Amino acid sequence: MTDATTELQRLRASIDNIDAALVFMLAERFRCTKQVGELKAAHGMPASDPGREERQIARLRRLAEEADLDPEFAQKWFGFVVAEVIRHHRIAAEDASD
Ligand SMILES: O=C(O)C(=O)C[C@]1(C(=O)O)C=C[C@@H](O)C=C1
Repeated sequence: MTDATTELQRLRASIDNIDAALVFMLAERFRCTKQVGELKAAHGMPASDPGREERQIARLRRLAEEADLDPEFAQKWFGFVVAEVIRHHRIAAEDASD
């Protein structure tokens, strides 16, 4: 095996671990937002909270800059996840009103 192939394998082993950690962290986040959705549905609270999103985006952009991660990417990632959370919250609200 060439040095490059060995190095690629080593890096991919780290990528595999990081991807697994991301999946577990996302699963935990959705477990938590499921409870938020149920709480909001039970109390007639709106699915989305634009003020909270705005504050979280500002915070995440700051953290991304500190971590040398593109803040635009951090914001896109957050927007993508929150859109799915809101979709789940709306379904929870519909189910609660049935
Ligand atoms: O904090 C809330 O109120 C949530 O519903 C969670 C969450 C999020 O996933 O971060 C999702 C939707 C809201 O617009 C804001 C934040």
